[in-house]
Amino acid sequence: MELSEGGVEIDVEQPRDGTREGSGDGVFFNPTMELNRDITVAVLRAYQEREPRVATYLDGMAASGIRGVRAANEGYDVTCCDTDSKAVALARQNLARNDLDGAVVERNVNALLHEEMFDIVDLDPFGTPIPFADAAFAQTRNMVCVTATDTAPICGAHLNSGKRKYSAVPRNTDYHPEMGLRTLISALVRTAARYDVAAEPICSHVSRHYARTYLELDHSASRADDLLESLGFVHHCEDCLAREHEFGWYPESVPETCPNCGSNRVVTAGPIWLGGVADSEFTELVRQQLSPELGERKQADKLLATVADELDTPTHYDQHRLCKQWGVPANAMDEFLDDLRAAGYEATPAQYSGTAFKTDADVTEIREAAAPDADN
Ligand SMILES: C[S@@+](CC[C@H](N)C(=O)[O-])C[C@H]1O[C@@H](n2cnc3c(N)ncnc32)[C@H](O)[C@@H]1O
Ligand SMILES: [Zn+2]
Repeated sequence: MELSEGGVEIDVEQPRDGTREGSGDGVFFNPTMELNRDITVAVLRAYQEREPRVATYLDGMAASGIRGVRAANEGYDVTCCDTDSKAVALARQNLARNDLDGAVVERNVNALLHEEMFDIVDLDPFGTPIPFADAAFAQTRNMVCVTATDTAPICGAHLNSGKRKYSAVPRNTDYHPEMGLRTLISALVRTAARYDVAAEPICSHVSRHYARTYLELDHSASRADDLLESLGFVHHCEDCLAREHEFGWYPESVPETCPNCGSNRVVTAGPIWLGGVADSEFTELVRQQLSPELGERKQADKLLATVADELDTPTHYDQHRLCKQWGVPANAMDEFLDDLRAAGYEATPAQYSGTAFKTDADVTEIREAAAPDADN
């Protein structure tokens, strides 16, 4: 079937939704990833404005070629790569359908990357991107864009798989989507550092089905060393939801009991990325690139506005979860955040859900400043 997305015409086979990726016959196409692809186009535009010399873009796992076609439509010099001969034929057809030039190769992206360098490399695999990360960081000049759809391993729900794939211990907490994103970024930053490359996240977002991050590269060993200092550990109390973090390669001060409530149900996650997941200024530039032909423009704008404003704390809280914990009915988020600010704390919504927020207050301070009355 034919469809149009972001101003290009694309032939796809039977679309599959986010829950069926990796299964079924035919070349993969997921219509619900349009938001992800619209943001990619806006990032490519914003990045080219900032770095006018970037030209080459590798769509490393092309499937129908939709990302590559859309990047070519933005003036990038595109290569689409896929191991599946049917995908390669479809990607070629889709470039031609839009009168766009571009190379299409039937290769393992790791093999291709061992032969050629690109300015921007986009990894959009089924599941974990880790098997492709080494080649990407070794062979990319400016930016690596990464999607991970293995949300259960990265957030700690499938702990052993998370440990194996990401060389970290992710923990399943009430902020699990952020845990997933920070586990992913940690592994990517460490992988890039192996090549003396600093890979700094300049924009990131998550959904129920994936985490997506854009890492700008600086080919400097000392900058890579600097970035590694943003790795560390979170100690999380499963009873009162208090959490602390510490920077470093290994945890030095693991609490045996929770300093807040005395519970012995404290878990430690790490090494995860404790730094910012986005550069606010760049994310605002990306927002400005959300033009009317992008079908998910409104949702993308809302999401990126939240990402740009979000406080750089390593974990977020969920207002409903806290109110449940305290045995009080939840009030409106705006009112809750205003109460925190009135008490002198910083507080912002967070991208992870409609009830997610970030603050520099701890759980006790949040309760004192903002817990609604029980008879609200
Ligand atoms: C999730 S789909 C890509 C979706 C596409 N980027 C989009 O936005 O619609 C993953 C694709 O990766 C391809 N693939 C799997 N292993 C690969 C490898 N080692 N090198 C290149 N492509 C690979 C699969 O054939 C499949 O077409
Ligand atoms: Zn506790």
